[in-house]
Amino acid sequence: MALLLCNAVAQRHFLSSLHCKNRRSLSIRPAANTKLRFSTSDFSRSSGLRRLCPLKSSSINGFSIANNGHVEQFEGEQREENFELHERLRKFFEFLPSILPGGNWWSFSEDVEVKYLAKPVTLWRALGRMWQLVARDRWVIFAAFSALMVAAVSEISIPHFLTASIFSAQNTQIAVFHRNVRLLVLLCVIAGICSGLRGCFFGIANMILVKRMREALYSALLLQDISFFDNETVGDLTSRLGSDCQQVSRVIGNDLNLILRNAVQGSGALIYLLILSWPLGLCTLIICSTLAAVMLIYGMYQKKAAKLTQEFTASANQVAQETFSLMRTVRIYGTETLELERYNLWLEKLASISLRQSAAYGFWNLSFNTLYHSTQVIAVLVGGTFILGGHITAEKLTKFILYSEWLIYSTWWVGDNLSSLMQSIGASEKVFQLMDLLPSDQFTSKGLKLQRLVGQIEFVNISFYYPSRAAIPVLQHVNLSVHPGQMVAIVGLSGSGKSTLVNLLLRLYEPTNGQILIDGFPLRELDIKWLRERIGYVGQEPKLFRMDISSNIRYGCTRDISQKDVEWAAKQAYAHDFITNLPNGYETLVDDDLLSGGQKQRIAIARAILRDPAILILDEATSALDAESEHNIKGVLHAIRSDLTTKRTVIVIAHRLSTIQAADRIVVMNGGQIIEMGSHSELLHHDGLYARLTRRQADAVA
Ligand SMILES: Nc1ncnc2c1ncn2[C@@H]1O[C@H](COP(=O)(O)OP(=O)(O)OP(=O)(O)O)[C@@H](O)[C@H]1O
Repeated sequence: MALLLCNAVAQRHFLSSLHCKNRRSLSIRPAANTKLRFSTSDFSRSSGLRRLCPLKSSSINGFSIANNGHVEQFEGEQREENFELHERLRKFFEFLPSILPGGNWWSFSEDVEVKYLAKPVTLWRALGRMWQLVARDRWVIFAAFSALMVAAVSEISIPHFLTASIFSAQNTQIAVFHRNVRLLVLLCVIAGICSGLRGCFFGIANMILVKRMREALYSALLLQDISFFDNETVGDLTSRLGSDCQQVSRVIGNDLNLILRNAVQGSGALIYLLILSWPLGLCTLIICSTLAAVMLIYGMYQKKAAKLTQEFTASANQVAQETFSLMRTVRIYGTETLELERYNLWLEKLASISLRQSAAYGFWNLSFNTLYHSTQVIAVLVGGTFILGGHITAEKLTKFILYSEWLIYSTWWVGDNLSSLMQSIGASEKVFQLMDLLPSDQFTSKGLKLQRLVGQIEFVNISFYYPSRAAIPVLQHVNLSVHPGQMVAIVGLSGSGKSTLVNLLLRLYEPTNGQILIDGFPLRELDIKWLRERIGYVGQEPKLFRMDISSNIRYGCTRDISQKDVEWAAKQAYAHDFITNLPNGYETLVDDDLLSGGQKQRIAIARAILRDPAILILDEATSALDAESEHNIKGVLHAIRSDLTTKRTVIVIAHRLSTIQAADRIVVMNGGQIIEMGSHSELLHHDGLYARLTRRQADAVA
């Protein structure tokens, strides 16, 4: 590293001197159309590089030469370079102790913000959790272990019969030789078959583990309160489901499988070595114990590194996901470089972790190689002395060397796979933490199902703040009654809490104070699924799923629906015409980007109408519609309200006040409070905020 650093500095030094020369030649500029002739008097001071540099500012045959200042500049540059070299060397020597084992370069603490870290999971707890997930199919695990045991014992017996065959042939013991070779062939066949079965069964167990883990995680996430999603990012959650689960997937199929195989074989080899010669066996055991200690430290380090890698990968994914989903905005504002930098920030953090992991791997390999070769040297040294003393035979020593190699390699494999296991366990921490989240009590408590929903809504003294912004009250002491069949419009300035009121009615959040009554029953006591099935909702920015239009309109409707019903709803929402003009009509595959805002809103309105809701909520549903469609939708609203068979309560949040003039009641909100309430004419007469907003919009149209 020191050499590299010095090389880099030397290279820079050389390049900058070239640069200086180039600049000197460039400083000679033709002042007129004259020939260039230098006289020696123009160059004084004859020492070193300075000989090449002109000293005085002069004009030679019409060429102006910047000289004296240039030399000073050159000297200055040289001083700067020397200083830089010293600085670099100083920094390097300061840095040197930090990269020694135990130095702070190895510590990850600076790279982590505490909030990213999940609670540590111990190895046994993580394995216990994984066992719970695969326990239903425990036969696969048992089959895998049985195959592993048979394969491991067969494999570990091979060197014994191999050596015995060679030495029996050398001693011309033909019968023993044939028996040993037959056993050798049998062991090879058994080891081959069982290894295959072991790999296959562990692979199946792995697949089961990952599938169940993703299932459990996904269902735990789906059942969280909406406020949970206010704090978590999509990129982060998808990263947990994707790469984290994939990383954990290595645990059974790869890590445990190989650890167990090598542990069995290593133990077999050790027992055999101790039987062969206990002093030699003990020497090997000491070396292996040292290796195991190094391995343990290395494994812990890798676990920590893996945890951080997962966190940073999730953050990088989050940036990429956000950028891709806002690609149009990025393109229009030309922020590609900025986004790349944002992504690069996380890539650099990942690279820094990876660098330390590679360095740690280097140390680990160094220890292994040193210890491995010491076993060989000790075996030859001590074993050779034993042979010379007539204590053991050459056959025994050969077996000893073969088995001690086996033992040390098994220890190495166990170490390598243990560190991989630690990485997987590190990756599993956040996954388990998310899996342990309790589902929202909306899914656990059984609520009341009324015979029918009439549509009486009462907000009684409602106050609310979002859990993610506990200090800012969004609604304060809101009291509002909506009678069945009434159409109530909510208007107000942006951010006044209109959508929040609807969010509480849909029970996406719970009020901080007060309560909401539906048909006289507290909202909390009603079966929320039952209630939501009877509410039609069109949001501010309707989103479509990547499926055909017909399925998008049917989405979430629990009634039996025919294609005719779908088309009826589409006609009511004035969506039928544009749908039939699409290449595949109702079968056209759409997603959120393929339709205009107005078209998406009409599909969302059709979706809401199809549910035949007792309560219909339109949150600025007309904001993206053209004037004609808006007029049509006003007609739909009117039709829905005057449908005598089903009385619907309609709540409309609108910025375009022209759409809600016919509402039974208009509620005006400001700063989370209701400040005015009445019919259109009453509010105009009152001459408050509503009248002001109406005048402003009329002026804007004029
Ligand atoms: N999920 C959320 N977490 C935290 N604060 C929120 C959340 N949603 C909205 N807010 C805040 O609550 C306040 C009221 O928002 P709300 O969406 O209810 O206003 P609005 O009247 O519907 O506005 P607009 O007409 O612009 O849609 C705003 O200050 C907003 O920043």
